[in-house]
Amino acid sequence: MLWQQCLQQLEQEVPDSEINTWLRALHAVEKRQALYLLAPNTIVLQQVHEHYLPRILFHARILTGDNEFDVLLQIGSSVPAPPPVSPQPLTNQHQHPSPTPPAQPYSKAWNPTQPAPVSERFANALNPRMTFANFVEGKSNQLACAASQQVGDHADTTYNPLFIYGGVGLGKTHLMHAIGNRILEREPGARVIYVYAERFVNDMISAIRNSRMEEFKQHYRSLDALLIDDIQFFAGKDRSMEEFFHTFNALLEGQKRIILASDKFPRDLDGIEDRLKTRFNWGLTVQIESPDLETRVAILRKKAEDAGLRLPNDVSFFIGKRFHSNIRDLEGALQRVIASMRLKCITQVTMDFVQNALRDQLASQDKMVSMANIKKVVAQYYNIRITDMDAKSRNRSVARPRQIAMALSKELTNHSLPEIGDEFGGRDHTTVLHACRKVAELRESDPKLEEEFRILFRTLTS
Ligand SMILES: Nc1ncnc2c1ncn2[C@@H]1O[C@H](COP(=O)(O)OP(=O)(O)OP(=O)(O)O)[C@@H](O)[C@H]1O
Repeated sequence: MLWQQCLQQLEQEVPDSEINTWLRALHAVEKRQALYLLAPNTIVLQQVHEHYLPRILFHARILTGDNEFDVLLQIGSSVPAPPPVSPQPLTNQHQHPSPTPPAQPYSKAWNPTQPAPVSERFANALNPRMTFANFVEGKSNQLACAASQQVGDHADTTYNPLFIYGGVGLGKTHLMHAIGNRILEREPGARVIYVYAERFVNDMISAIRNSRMEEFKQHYRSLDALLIDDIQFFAGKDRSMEEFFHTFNALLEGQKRIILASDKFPRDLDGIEDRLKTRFNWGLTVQIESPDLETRVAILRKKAEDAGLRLPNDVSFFIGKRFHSNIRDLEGALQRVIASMRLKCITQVTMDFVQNALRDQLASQDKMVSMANIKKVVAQYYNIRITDMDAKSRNRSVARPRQIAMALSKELTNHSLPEIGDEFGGRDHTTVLHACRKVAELRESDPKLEEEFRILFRTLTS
């Protein structure tokens, strides 16, 4: 568990007596991109806040590889479901610790008799760091990015709702925040809410329980823009879907903007009412796909630059190649490299250093994407024998899958062209190069092959 791993790291930095007195007194709950640390009383809370929180946050981010990861410190013995207000993130306080933490945020988060303003109660905050300016465009997200900019830049509701879907860690949330931030830039007074579907459901349950349903309805139905993430979470929650349906209609009728994100195409969302799925498709539905190597490298370079680091070409291609399944993992790898550089006071990054810093992650990746596995998966998919991958036959039914397997090996492993050639029946490196070029060309011109390639890519990387 994350907290246990954090403690193990802290044990190397903090005396045992302090660990036992202050840190082991905390109860930890990991929930969505955050670690909740629950202190039994204000003394423990203040001690942890003043002396250990920055280190905890540092380790939590390194361990999760997520530099957005938050550590939330509160008094209590369990995370309330739902909390009456958003717990106070301590990220900023970590950067600027005050000598005595204000008591207010902690008691406020746990005291339902002191309701916060409505906007605080029913919302997740927009993240000002997720903007269009730091969203790197590539083939895989071009349409989603263009549509999001259009929605953020214009008050008209041509694309309403905008529905963004795609796999884990590919940038859906980033685009939603970017839209919200852009709307607020243009219309500073606009009422824009970003919320996880789960939060919407929990807040609604809480509103029902506290006889605040009218306030809840009024709040959502009077927004200028509503952004709901992880819409798949509504599945099977009939009462919430009903309420959302009415909110949705009210906003649409009022020409207010609705932006939704999900892991699936609307039609494929199980457990969601048909009338909602139909409405999701009324505006524009855009997909974010897994980024190709060039986009991964561009994202990596941008993130490194933002962190004040210049990555040599071989290093950025190396990391981009090895962390291919999603951008969160890619970011995590970069964070780890940066953290190792800081720890070792290194300013120039080299391949050796990166390989060493990412040793554990690379080892687990190697198990997943080996050339042997690529050959096996591709052969199974096209219903040919694995030995056909090495054979001399030029028959199209085996030659094409072989070329695809070679192209995937080039894309997903760090083997050189001659090494790939060797693995595929001792072929010359020029044959591999030709295969990669041919597959790239076909992916552009033949949608069926493009789809097959993507399915194989996903199978091998998820
Ligand atoms: N094109 C991009 N350019 C820069 N950063 C990106 C890009 N795409 C994603 N990221 C970053 O990758 C991380 C994961 O992205 P995000 O949280 O938006 O993914 P998601 O699709 O919403 O995933 P999930 O379904 O798990 O919520 C974030 O830190 C985000 O800023």
